[in-house]
Amino acid sequence: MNYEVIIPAAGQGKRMNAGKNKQFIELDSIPVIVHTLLVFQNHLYCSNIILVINERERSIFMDLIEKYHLNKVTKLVAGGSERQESVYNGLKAVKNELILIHDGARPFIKPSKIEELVKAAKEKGAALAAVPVKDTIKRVENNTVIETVERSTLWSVQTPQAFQLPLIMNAHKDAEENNFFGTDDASLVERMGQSVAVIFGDYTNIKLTTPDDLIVAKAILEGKEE
Ligand SMILES: Nc1ccn([C@@H]2O[C@H](COP(=O)(O)OP(=O)(O)OP(=O)(O)O)[C@@H](O)[C@H]2O)c(=O)n1
Ligand SMILES: C[C@](O)(CO)[C@H](O)COP(=O)(O)O
Repeated sequence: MNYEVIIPAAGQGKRMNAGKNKQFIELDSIPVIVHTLLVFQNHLYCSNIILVINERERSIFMDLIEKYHLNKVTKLVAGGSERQESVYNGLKAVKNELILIHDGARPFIKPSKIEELVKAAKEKGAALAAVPVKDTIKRVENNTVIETVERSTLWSVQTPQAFQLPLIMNAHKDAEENNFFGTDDASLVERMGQSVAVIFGDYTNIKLTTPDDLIVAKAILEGKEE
């Protein structure tokens, strides 16, 4: 089934501290955002890509789209100050009934996972990729353990997240009207009382957030090339 994807790429990458948008950092001589976009450009069922950007970086993105022949990027939409706002701006530009939302800063998403998500969202309305946490999780305040949290039901949530259009539109609209901010899109749908299906993601589908993630990213790329 065809889907449309929104790629929020309008963040500042403050935690990466790279002195530029972290999505322009090159891995194997290709910018992170291009790695991400190429997955969808080459995915048969992706009808088009809505890229959400910081207006000040428009010309950089336009150059990359031309250089890497990313002709599925049909719309460049201006982002907002929060990721949620950026995604909502992207949503206002979509047409397809099935929508994927995927962080520009997650370049290692596998096509097979996209397909699982599309299928789950078509059947159930909303779906996300996640992996069970591996470490022991503790609640900490002032450098002191408050409690050890029961781990068996804790999952670390990734993108893509996939939705039927009316569901995610309505959830974003309601969140904006009620000044609710979530750290992912599924949380907005959850607060509307809608259940969200989970597919087993991939531990290599990391988000490049802090400088140490670049070391891991290089290792993942080397692994892919073997
Ligand atoms: N206002 C924002 C903030 C984030 N994003 C995008 O959302 C994705 C996930 O966000 P995150 O990794 O937190 O990126 P930044 O917000 O750029 O990072 P930081 O919080 O360290 O500044 C990224 O691809 C980022 O570009 C966005 O489109 N608009
Ligand atoms: C959407 C997300 O990538 C799911 O893990 C994550 O919540 C984004 O969070 P951030 O605060 O923008 O890093």
